Amino acid sequence: MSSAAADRRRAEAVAWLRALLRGCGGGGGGQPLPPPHASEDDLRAALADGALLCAALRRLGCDPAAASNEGTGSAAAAAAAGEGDVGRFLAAVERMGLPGFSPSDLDTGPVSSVVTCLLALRDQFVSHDVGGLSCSLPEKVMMQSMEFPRKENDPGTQNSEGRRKIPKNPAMSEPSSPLSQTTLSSISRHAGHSFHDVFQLRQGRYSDLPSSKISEMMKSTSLDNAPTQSLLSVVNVILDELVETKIGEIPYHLACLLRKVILEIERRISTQAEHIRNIIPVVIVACMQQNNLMKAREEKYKSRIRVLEALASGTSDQTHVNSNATNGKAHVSPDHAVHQMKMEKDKTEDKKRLAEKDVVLLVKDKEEDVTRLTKDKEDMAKLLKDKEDIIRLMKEKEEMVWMMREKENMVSLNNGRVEDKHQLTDKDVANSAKYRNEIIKLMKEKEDSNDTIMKLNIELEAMKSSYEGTRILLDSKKKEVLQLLMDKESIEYIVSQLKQELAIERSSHQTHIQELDTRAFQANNKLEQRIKEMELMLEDSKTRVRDLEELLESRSQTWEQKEIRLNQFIGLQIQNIQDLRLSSVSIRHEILHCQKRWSEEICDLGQSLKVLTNAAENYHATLEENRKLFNEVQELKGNIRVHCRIRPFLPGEDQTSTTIEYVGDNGELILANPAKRGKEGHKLFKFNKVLGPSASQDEVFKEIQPLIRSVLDGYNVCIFAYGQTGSGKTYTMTGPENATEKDWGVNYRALNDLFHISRSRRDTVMYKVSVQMIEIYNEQIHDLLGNSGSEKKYPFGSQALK
Ligand SMILES: Nc1ncnc2c1ncn2[C@@H]1O[C@H](COP(=O)(O)OP(=O)(O)OP(=O)(O)O)[C@@H](O)[C@H]1O
Repeated sequence: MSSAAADRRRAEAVAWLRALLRGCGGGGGGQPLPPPHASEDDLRAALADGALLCAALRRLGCDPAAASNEGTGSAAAAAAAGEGDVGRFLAAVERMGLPGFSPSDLDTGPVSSVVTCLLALRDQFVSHDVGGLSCSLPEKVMMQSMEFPRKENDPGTQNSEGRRKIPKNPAMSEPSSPLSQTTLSSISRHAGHSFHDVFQLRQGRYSDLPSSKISEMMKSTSLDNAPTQSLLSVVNVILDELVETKIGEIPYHLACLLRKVILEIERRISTQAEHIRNIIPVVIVACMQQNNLMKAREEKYKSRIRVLEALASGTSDQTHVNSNATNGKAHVSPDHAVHQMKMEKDKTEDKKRLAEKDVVLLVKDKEEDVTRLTKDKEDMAKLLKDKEDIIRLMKEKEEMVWMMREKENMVSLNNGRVEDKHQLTDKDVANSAKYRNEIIKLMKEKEDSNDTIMKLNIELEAMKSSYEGTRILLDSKKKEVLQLLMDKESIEYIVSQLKQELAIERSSHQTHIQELDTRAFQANNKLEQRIKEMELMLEDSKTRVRDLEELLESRSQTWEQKEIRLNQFIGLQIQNIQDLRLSSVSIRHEILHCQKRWSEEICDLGQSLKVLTNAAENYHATLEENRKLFNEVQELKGNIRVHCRIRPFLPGEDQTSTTIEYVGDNGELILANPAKRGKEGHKLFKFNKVLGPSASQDEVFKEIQPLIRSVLDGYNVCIFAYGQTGSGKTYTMTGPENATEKDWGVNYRALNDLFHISRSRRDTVMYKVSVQMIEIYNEQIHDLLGNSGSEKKYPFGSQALK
């Protein structure tokens, strides 16, 4: 047997036990009932002491203690099973011929044997509770011998062990059990066919039936199993016969039959009332269980939705991770990235399959819920129909009682008339009194029935109110179911959206995987190419390594040679150092010798310096004398000297029209005058020096340069140029425009000499140089550097030419 089937059977047994014992406060002794969804351990714990088992037997009308003492076999079984409630229960079960179990099964053994025992007990008692009558165990055992007509191939009447199984009582079964009132009514209908055939289809009168036949019918089970409608019809027909025949007496067997039928009807009404009374708490329990079931379903749906949301977020995260992995693939090798993506794809597909399974489970759960709700609705509709049947029966009974009263009145009237018209015999009188007593008894019974009917009416009102409550509860449940259906639709919508997202995600994943495959293929190609390149590079590297090894070998040989040379060099250097040390010692000696010699020379130099000092002391005197002699030479040359400079022809001048005929080295100049002849035509001039057109600026300055020294010796010197316009005065004194050092005129050269000599004499003489520039024009002297106009005219105030 699968674990699911075992769980279902255990749940059936627990539900039956709970429904059976709930009315008497659990186990009757305060023992807690097993929870609705009890596990094996829960069931063992609840049944371990056997109190609940014995309470169940007592609830079913069987006293376990009495049962265990009834026979030696049972007592022996109880002794074998052990003392206590468990032993008593097992003995009672064995006496009933039901499968038992070992007491150790309630400790650690398999609980399936206990469940089988409970279900067999339930089937045993439910099978004899047809009609809802809770009879005692002896009655039930007696009823065991009665066999209802059954179809041999009816699958609902066979259990797994091949034993004939009788349909369950709805009061004892689960709310959603397939066994319901339909089965009950069908059995009643089926069982009542013989009675119906006898009492409805016969053409004759009941009064014509022999008493032996009626007694046989009453003894049989046909009356018990006949439909209520048939019984009522029987009563009506008998009463009609009595009225129609206007007989003064009711045959005894008919009266017995009437009584029996009325008793049967009353029994059925009380049975129905009891059944309804029993079924209401079961319906409430069923509603509560349904409510719990709905809540559990709702929680389940919510958890499934959470799982789906988690899956959806997981998928988006996965996508994010995939994209990150794709973005970061530059850092991962392509093979590794492809492998990782395949693993992620497998994971995503697994999650998708799980989500689809969840969706299928949700849909299945929803269908089961809908099926259960439909069954519950059908059960409720049947209960309502039963209620209506009961009301109708009660109305019919009332009518029947009323009719019976009418008939009795009519019978009494007939009897009175017969008494007046005929002279009755004593036997008739005695019979009449007997029948009257019977009728009075029947009337009393009828009144009792009326009281019972009143009570039933009150109970029916109470049941109506409880039905109203149940109906309201059912309406609320219906609303909850509608809400659940709406939730289910929203969940289906979410699931469809998730499916769409999954499809989109799947397509994007497939695209991504294709891209990755393409990239992987490209990467593989690149890698292969790269591997080939690397192999070539490796070959090159090996070749280079070989070359390098050879080079290293040669280098090492070279270095060894160099090392040898270096060692030789170092040896030489050490030798040189030793030589140098010797040299330094000799050089030191030599330096000492030089120092000695230098000191001697310095002593000699001191002697010479003294001589030189004496000579220097005479130097100034000699210099003064030299200056004096120099200036005397200058004076001898003449304080006033006149030099003549002949400028060359300018461009555009006629070079043939020169008047210069002779230039002498001693300052002679002969000019020709073409206008005059003879001696007059030639004129001789005498200067200190005549400089020709080819004379340079330096040659001109050389003639006057000694005068500059005289200025620094304290003599007054004046140098000026004289000549007609354009004769070259400015050129000679200043030089041409933008002149180079070569073309400098007398002024520049004289000042240059002046500062040069003054610098050479700065150790002995400090000179102060000042400049004054004047213009003599139209016999007016103007100071060209003066600021005020008054100082421009000679004499220039306090300053005088030095
Ligand atoms: N020795 C020389 N060699 C070449 N060119 C010269 C020489 N002397 C004068 N000249 C040129 O002759 C022209 C007249 O000279 P410069 O201006 O010096 O005459 P000047 O006597 O100063 O005239 P002024 O009295 O009108 O100022 C100038 O163009 C000058 O360059």
